[in-house]
Amino acid sequence: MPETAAIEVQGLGKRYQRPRPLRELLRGAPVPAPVQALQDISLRVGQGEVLGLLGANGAGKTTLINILCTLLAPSEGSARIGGHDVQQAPQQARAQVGLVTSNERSFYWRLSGRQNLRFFAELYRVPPREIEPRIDEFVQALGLAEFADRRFDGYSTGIRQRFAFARALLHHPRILFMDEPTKGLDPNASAQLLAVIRERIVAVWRPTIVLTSHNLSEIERLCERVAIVDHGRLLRIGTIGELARSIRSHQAYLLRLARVDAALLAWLRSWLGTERVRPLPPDDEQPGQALELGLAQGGPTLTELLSALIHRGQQILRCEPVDVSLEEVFRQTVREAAPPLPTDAARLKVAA
Ligand SMILES: Nc1ncnc2c1ncn2[C@@H]1O[C@H](COP(=O)(O)OP(=O)(O)OP(=O)(O)O)[C@@H](O)[C@H]1O
Repeated sequence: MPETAAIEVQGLGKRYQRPRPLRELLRGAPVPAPVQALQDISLRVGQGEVLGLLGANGAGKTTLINILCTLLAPSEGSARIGGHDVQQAPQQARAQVGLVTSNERSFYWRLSGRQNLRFFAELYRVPPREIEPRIDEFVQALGLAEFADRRFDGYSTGIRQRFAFARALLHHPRILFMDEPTKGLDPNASAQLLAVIRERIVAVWRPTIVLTSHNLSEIERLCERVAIVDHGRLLRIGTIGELARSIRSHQAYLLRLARVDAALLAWLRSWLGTERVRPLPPDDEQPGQALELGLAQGGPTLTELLSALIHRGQQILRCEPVDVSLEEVFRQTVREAAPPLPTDAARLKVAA
């Protein structure tokens, strides 16, 4: 029998009604069109998988997470969390999830971290006998022991965020949603929090994780698959390698050669295709000249290319693959999905 997916989303959509100021309501102004925050989203996240959700501001990431955490109702479609439908069985679905957001404000600032965790554990109906052992478990795991009995308002933002993780884990959820968990942290605190997540949460409990972040290197370091969302639509989902292959059909290599002249460039271009041969700007600190060369499937292999170059008397100083960055994948995916800009002719037609 196939394993139940941790998250299964089918044709999910969400429209927000724009708020109408009373003044406009009284004037009888026309009802503004609703905001289509999500449109026909379908995806599946396996148990224990770490998925990164990438999208520009307003793309719909928080809306999707809030629906999956049962905090918002979808306008259409369905979502199941650990097999429980978020609308038909919200309590069972909610019991499976923990949520960590940025700018956490719901802790009690005059209480200590430990007292806060005790309060939320009761709220989440953690069995009374298990409350103290679980608090100790997460305080230890997240490196919070020395802070737990101090007042919350004295903590740094990084420590507050670790308490937010401890709170999200108290009821032992199998699925953890992290909506920009490092937003507002300095680079050191971000790196420390990320290390804690990776070494003490992901490696130990193996929960399913959905992470949103505008910091692409965080997504690259933590996530197995990435979903790119834009204007409420899911544009692509896959491993970074799969997404890279979907935007670039060739493998690029950086080659540094002792001597590059016009004849060599012309020969390479006739062999590999003009657009796959790119001389890089000279670097005074490096000998020779660097080229970026793209090898397409079905074309010459790297071994063939190198032996042909050696055969032509070239001295190869360096050769390494150039991987597509997640940033490049993201930008290109969103660019390809954008509606074409109106041409001048179309603009003139509209104006007329
Ligand atoms: N309560 C609301 N009422 C009306 N529109 C909303 C509401 N919440 C979000 N929106 C709109 O829905 C769209 C998606 O917003 P959402 O917050 O989900 O995006 P996001 O990808 O999380 O953005 P960010 O990266 O800035 O957090 C945006 O156009 C936003 O303005």
